[in-house]
Amino acid sequence: MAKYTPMIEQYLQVKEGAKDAFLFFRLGDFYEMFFDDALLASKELEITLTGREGGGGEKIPMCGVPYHSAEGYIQRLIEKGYKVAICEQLDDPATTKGMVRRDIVRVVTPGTVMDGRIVADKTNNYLVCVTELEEMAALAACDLTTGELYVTSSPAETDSLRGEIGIYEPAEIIGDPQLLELLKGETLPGARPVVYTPWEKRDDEQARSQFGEGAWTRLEKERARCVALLIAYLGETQRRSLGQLSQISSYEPGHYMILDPFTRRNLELTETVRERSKKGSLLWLLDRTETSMGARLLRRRIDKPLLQRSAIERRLDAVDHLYHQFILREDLRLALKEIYDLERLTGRVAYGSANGRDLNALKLSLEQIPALKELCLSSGSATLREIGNAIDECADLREVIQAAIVDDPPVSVRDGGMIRPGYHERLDELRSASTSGKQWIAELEAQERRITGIKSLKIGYNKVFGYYIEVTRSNLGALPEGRYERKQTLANAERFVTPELKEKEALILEAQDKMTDLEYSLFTQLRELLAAQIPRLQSLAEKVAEIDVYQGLASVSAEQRFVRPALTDGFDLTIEGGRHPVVEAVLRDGSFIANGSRLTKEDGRITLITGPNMAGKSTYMRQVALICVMAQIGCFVPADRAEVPLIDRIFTRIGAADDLIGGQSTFMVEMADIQVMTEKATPRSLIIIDELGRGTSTSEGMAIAQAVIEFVHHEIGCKALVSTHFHELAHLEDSLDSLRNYSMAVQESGDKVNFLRKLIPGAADSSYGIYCARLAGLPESIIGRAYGLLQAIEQSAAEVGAAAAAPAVPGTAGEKTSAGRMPLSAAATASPEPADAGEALTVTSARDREEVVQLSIFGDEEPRKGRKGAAPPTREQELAAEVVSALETADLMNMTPLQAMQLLNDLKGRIRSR
Ligand SMILES: Nc1ncnc2c1ncn2[C@@H]1O[C@H](COP(=O)(O)OP(=O)(O)OP(=O)(O)O)[C@@H](O)[C@H]1O
Repeated sequence: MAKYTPMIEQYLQVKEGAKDAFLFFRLGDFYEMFFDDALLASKELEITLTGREGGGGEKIPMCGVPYHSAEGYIQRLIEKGYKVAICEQLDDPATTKGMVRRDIVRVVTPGTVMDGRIVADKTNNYLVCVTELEEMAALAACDLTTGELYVTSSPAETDSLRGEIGIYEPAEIIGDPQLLELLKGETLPGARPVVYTPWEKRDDEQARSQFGEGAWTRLEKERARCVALLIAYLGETQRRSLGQLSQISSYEPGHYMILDPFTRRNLELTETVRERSKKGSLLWLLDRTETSMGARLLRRRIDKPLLQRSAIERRLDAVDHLYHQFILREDLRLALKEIYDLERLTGRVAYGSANGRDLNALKLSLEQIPALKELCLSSGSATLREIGNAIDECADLREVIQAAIVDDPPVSVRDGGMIRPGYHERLDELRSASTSGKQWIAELEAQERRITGIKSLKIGYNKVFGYYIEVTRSNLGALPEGRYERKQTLANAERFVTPELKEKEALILEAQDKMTDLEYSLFTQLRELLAAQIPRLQSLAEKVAEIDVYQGLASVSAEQRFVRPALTDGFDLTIEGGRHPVVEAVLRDGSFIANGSRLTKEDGRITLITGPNMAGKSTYMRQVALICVMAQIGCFVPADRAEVPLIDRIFTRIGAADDLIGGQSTFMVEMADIQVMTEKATPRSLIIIDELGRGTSTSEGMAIAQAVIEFVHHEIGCKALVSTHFHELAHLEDSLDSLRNYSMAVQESGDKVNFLRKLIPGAADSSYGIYCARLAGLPESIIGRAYGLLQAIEQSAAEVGAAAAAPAVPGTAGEKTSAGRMPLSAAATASPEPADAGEALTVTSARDREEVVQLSIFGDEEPRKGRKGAAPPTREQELAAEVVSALETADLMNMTPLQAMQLLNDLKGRIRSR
């Protein structure tokens, strides 16, 4: 066994308590790391690795960071998903004989950082704890920086747990080891890496005293267990009081619209699918908040749309009012602009890390509250009045800060200069002693100049030698003997002290020390006084955030011409002139084409949308879902008119999110999503499936698509929007009462296809896939080859179709082979060069397609076939068949050359007369 030095032994002992973290071990002005920590940290932080004799024979790897710049290094490690345990010296080395005691004062983990540089202003930083008790899974989510703590539970199953975790996008998940193992296997949405910490220790007593007996006993036992684990973890890592955690918000998952993680992603509620950025998401569009707490509340609301009509109406009332009151909105915005992040300031006050500037920010924020309250009270909106009435201005807190803290305090709380004159008598005395001491020194300087006649003589101060009299070398001769004691020699000058200067210096410095100590203690007293009022400040912060959300939603609603949705408890969803809020806003030029939606018992609750690629199907389906989400968070919606029933859950199966899932095929993901949907959807749900069944062979895909649509129709009975490339599925309208065919209109002009983005009744029959490939810039050689192949495929399908008309999928016309496919548009199959570019435009609306024969723009082909049944052979094909059969039956061996000539001439004649 290696025998280490006492210091390294101490290090090893402390490290035992922080095995999964880097141990920042304080040695003087540095935090040092040793052994494996040093090896890894030197790589991760790109700092020099050195070695140190530690008594074990070989040098111990070591690296370190200066304590005053440690925050930056800690931040980097946390962002990489590590934990950092801070080990401080507990005794003053100057006054301690032997080795100072050291211990961990805090463990910084990704879910418990308090540093404002690490956590973004407008997002929460959640630590989530998950546990399982008697078949019930519980989840507690806590943001230490704001003091929020939410807890919920539901019958244990990974899917819904994963969904609930997804809402919080935690930085760290702790809890039951088995559950964590299960979750690790699942891909959780969220841009950041998640740190998992198995954790089973609980602290019921601490939790009880943290939240009070009443709140504690009201919690269901599985939730209480979960919170007790969380509190134990926080106790172990933070090692200080957590006054900001004053309330538990316990909720039922069923009280909110359920949006699984992929639906959230697909609908791009808070970030875009591709770039994973806020820009381009619904949150980005709706966020016109002025405060960070407002921004965070808005995000929470988007994550959890309500299911209770009265609560939604309450929100809509405020938005409605502000929507129509521009001036009031502006006044509110002006007041809100001046309010700092009360939640995080309060968090820092409770945590003991707030400085003088934080308290001033709190004071300045509180100064805005009376005006904000007054605006709410006089607003005429019942909701805003209710909030106004409930606002506690916290004027007493504002006054104490005002009385205590100077207007521009320094960052440090240890060096004095924070407390206002007149706040504390003893401090004022010390200050005047110090000031008069300095005055005395100034007088002494003048007096010494007089006595010695040295004009350049000056009295200065430095930390090592204290006060001194400085005389330049050339003037030394003028200095009287005896009284001056030499202290320091410089190149050009000498420094001296006198007994009276030393005496006064002791007094001045003592006063200064006392002053800074007293200032610090007065400051901490004030901070503790405020910490005792945390619940008041938190409740105020909540109200400010809520007002901010309303003004923001009202502003964006007015600007984007949204309307108040009419919420109903019924089934029918009716939207007139609906728009996709984000696509519309991004287009900016007013070119977005509005589309209505009717998903009603009478007019059909399933809309089956066919139409070419790029026609706007996905945009349309997302727009309907977004309108429902917006209505249920209490926002106006992008439409001319909208009657929205309460939707309990939205399922989306939209291709774009496939890339999120590693290791699973697109088809398996689609099927897994559909499985969840079949199990969980209720008649009050909204289902959105984009390109159903596309991940497998055509015939199987079509068969599954039909079976799923039938299931949704017969078994679930909810509203659904389904888009498909299988135009053949349009026949379902005949057998399913509640299904209606729609398509996205396109206009063909020359060799161009114009997407009209208009939803029209009836099915489409063209895909324009190759056309879109050309738009995307694929090489012409590929495009040409694709058109050629398509033509061949369609021809052979047409021949097979003509020979046998029995459908491969019951009730689905036309498909014969698994690889085969119904003829696509002749427009797409023929040469892309138009025969007559000036030909009249044709709107390929759907229903009328059966009556109106669509004009082909690509030459003199036969008109396209209707969607039902296989195409009969073309004239060309008939002719070819005749020629082939004439050649086959001709008896060449018994023909004269003239007869053979005659036959050939005959065949040529037939071809000419075609
Ligand atoms: N109503 C609309 N008005 C204006 N532009 C629109 C409209 N709907 C969609 N678009 C634009 O058309 C493009 C294609 O839309 P979308 O992705 O919805 O088509 P799609 O039919 O789902 O295509 P695909 O089948 O290839 O996925 C989008 O980039 C969008 O900006």
